[in-house]
Amino acid sequence: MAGEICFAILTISDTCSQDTSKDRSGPRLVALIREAFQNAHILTAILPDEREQISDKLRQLVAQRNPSVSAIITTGGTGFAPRDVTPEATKFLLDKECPQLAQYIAQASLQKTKFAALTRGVCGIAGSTLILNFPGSEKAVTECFEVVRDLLPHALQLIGNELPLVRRVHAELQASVGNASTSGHVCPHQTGKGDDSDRNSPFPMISVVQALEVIFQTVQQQRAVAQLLNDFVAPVDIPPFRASIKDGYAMKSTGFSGTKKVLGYVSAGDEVIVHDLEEDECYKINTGAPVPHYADCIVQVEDTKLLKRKKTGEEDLVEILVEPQANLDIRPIGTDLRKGSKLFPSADHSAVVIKSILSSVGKHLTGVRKPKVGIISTGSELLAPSQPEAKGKIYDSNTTMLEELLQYFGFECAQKVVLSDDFEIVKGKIEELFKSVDFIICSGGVSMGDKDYIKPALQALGFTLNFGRVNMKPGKPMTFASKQDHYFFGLPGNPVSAFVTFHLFVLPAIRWFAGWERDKCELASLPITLQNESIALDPRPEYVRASVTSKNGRLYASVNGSQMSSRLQSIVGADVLVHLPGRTSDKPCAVAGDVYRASVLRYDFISKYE
Ligand SMILES: Nc1nc2c(c(=O)[nH]1)N[C@H]1C(S)=C(S)[C@@H](COP(=O)(O)OP(=O)(O)OC[C@H]3O[C@@H](n4cnc5c(N)ncnc54)[C@H](O)[C@@H]3O)O[C@H]1N2
Ligand code: MOO
Ligand SMILES: [Mg+2]
Repeated sequence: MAGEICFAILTISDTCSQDTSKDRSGPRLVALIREAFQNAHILTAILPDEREQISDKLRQLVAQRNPSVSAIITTGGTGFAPRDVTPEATKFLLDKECPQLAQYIAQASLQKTKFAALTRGVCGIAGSTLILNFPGSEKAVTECFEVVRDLLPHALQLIGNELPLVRRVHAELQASVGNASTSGHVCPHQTGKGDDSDRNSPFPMISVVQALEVIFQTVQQQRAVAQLLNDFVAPVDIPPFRASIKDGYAMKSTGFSGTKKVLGYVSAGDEVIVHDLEEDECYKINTGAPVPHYADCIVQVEDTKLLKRKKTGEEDLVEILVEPQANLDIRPIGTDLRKGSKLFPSADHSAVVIKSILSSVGKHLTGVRKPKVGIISTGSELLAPSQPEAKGKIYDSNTTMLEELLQYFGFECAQKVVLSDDFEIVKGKIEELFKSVDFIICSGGVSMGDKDYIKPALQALGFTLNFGRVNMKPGKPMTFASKQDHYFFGLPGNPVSAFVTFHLFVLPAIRWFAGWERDKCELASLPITLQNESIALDPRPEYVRASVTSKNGRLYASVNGSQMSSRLQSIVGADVLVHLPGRTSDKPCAVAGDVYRASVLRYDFISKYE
């Protein structure tokens, strides 16, 4: 730990302190810091919105030694609500306020949302610790961290006056941003001209978080589903009549137990009987059937005894064994859903939920346009699965995989095409396909080879190449381009790279376009304990495929077999993508017992229970 830079993340929220699983912004900050400062030591804590407790914790962190805490980032409690007291608890401790920094964060946030005007976070220095107050949402902490990320190394240098440490922080930051130009640091991902004089890729290597941010800012959301659903009100009551909850007998509660005459039978689907009935009369009734107008009580069949049948076989007399109670086992009109009330009191993106709720009131969904998606697979080596083997050729797995993935997540492939590695063919097909689709998911041809024509073809078509490299394994040459409302995903051709980048980038983009809430677009993720004895870490953050075992309420991940990006076998039995951090000199291996975040790949993501 000696020499490691130490951060503390404090989540401040009454809700999260009662149920720590609700904390999304704390774990997000940890992930962001891990990505930016790969060997940072990170402390975390969750506190309620209690001024004293927050101040005490801050004071304790500022005073801590071995390791001493270089920066504390708080998330939450910066708003206008009565219990929002984080800035007050922080100010109290500061030796120096840093209002410019707070203002800089606020300005950047205001460009994203006017609601940033409603946060009051402060920044300052206590002892030799920098303290930053961020708002409480996962989105806000992501945005705020992006703003301060490049300033942090220098700020910490100035505060701590610890040059060797800061130099290392700086170097790490540069390595993960992939920008070698500012510090003389030679980064393995350095950019170049990509031509004969400098054969390094001209595309800066951005982080996964940055790439996602670019995607969300570029892809225009169609109508937000949450808003659309919010406008639906129930056109009918459910139930539309007083309905029986039990199979039994409908009667007046003013009568007593004892013998009653059965006047007739009421089944689901019958109209309401409006004739009056006497206190010693009843109707036999089924669950879901309309209760006769003058009855106000159902006695279930188990609490009765049949005394006599008519010659025709129908029931004639029945003994009621319990005292009838008013309203017993009757569902009044509108119990389940009141006419005029909101059909969707909260947003829900499940097609199952949306379609079932709408059909329960005789409606279906209109006003939503599904994204139109085309798939292109490039490679002169590709054979369709139906073709016979041929020399130098391989079977195309990406087309099928991408189409199936789209379907698995509820989207459709409008058109698919396999192209040989030919600049004109690739360029022509992209142009043609974009006449009828919003998205193209392409695989292959995005790296450094002579036949990797995707980036030049997009440039020739006037597309903006929003990014062309991402610091991840697999998926490094991942490319995203856009032109007005057309979006192009250039996934690396290696099948596993295509698989991983689809889940991490394409799916969130398509969901966002389709109107999903930002937080729901990415795959669900959870902390998971590694079971493998030891896995050598790659310099790039790695997304390894793993199967999940549940043991005593805890989830364990096993990474099976080679994780090479060409080896599609690694998706067999893969329940999750475990996010392994990039290798550092302090942490060269991931070992059993380490806890990492994992993205859930499937609904049925637990393979084994022990
Ligand atoms: N000099 C460099 N070479 C490579 C780099 C680099 O940075 N510098 N990056 C490597 C990485 S990482 C990846 S990932 C791949 C990405 O390659 P491309 O996107 O250019 O894809 P291709 O060259 O077309 O194909 C790569 C590989 O994948 C196979 N493939 C392609 N499509 C399919 C398909 N539909 N089904 C099955 N297999 C497919 C293809 O045959 C190749 O073996 O580049 C590295 N190189
Ligand atoms: O990044 Mo590539 O996708 O390793 O194989
Ligand atoms: Mg290539």
